Amino acid sequence: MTNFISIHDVTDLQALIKSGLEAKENPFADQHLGKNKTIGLIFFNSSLRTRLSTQKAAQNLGMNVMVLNVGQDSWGLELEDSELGNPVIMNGDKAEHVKEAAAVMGRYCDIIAVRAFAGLQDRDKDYREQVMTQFVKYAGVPIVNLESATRHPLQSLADCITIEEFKTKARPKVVLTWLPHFKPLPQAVANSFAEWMNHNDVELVITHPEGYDLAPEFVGNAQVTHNQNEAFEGADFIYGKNWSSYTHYGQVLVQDPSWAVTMDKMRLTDNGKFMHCLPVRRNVKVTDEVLDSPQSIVIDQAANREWSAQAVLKEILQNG
Ligand SMILES: NCCC[C@H](NC(=O)CCC(=O)O)C(=O)O
Ligand SMILES: NC(=O)OP(=O)(O)O
Repeated sequence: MTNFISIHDVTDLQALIKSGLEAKENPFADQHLGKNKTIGLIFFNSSLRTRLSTQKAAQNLGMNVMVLNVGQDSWGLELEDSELGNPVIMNGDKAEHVKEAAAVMGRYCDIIAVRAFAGLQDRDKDYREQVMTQFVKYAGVPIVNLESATRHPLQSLADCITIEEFKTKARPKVVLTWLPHFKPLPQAVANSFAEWMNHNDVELVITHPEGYDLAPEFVGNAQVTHNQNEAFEGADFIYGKNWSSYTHYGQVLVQDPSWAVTMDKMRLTDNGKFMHCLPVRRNVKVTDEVLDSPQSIVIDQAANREWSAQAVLKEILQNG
């Protein structure tokens, strides 16, 4: 593995899950791998779990860690390249071009990890993954995705690790359900979860109101239904997430509170576990009763972010 942008950078998913579980058992076994190496964690957006778990994972591997919040600690970055006959004229609020910024950071760092959410204004622009693409192009060192416009692969790997730990059947039924929210959120977590589950040995069902279909390349072979109760029947894992519309791009089409996860709905499952990447808004997306019940595994899931990051950084470091 050189870059970690999506599942397409993973050669053996089961081996990567196993590596995460091994890191959890023995966190400091590979301290030598990162000795005298530096990772830069670059954030265009807020974070709690991703920032802390990736820093911890890098330190477990012996690495030095630097964190930069773009636009707050540093200059605002221009991301558009000049084209022949159409130069980018930087006379706005962005003082530095990614071409210099990424190249300079690449001189200080052995690995660069980047978070840059979807703007949700222009679908083509978001789905072109401009920020990740520009960092890969200009940094000259391996790039790790800390949640981009369309994907959150470190989250999805932690989700795979969590399902591996909690599953009671060889091929569990996993339901990705849309949850209500008043604000438009990216499709990245849902896209990525669906993409990884399509590569995992599970039965994947996606349920959402009309108008919330994810892009077909992420849905893959999943069964899709607008009937949430039917989807929940016999489920082993309920993975909740809100996303804004992909087809009516970035819009909140409905906020129907009846899509929130309640204990009544969890009773339709086969003693299913509730998962969410966090942060989660209590009693908007899911009730207190569910989150505070033994069926909720959101804290174990978040804890596994450390081991997913460690498995990925280890593989990149081993690659030299
Ligand atoms: N990294 C985990 C999720 C990050 C982001 N959630 C948020 O922005 C929630 C914000 C709020 O609830 O106001 C998302 O959906 O992609
Ligand atoms: N799940 C997740 O990525 O959390 P943060 O946004 O807090 O990093």
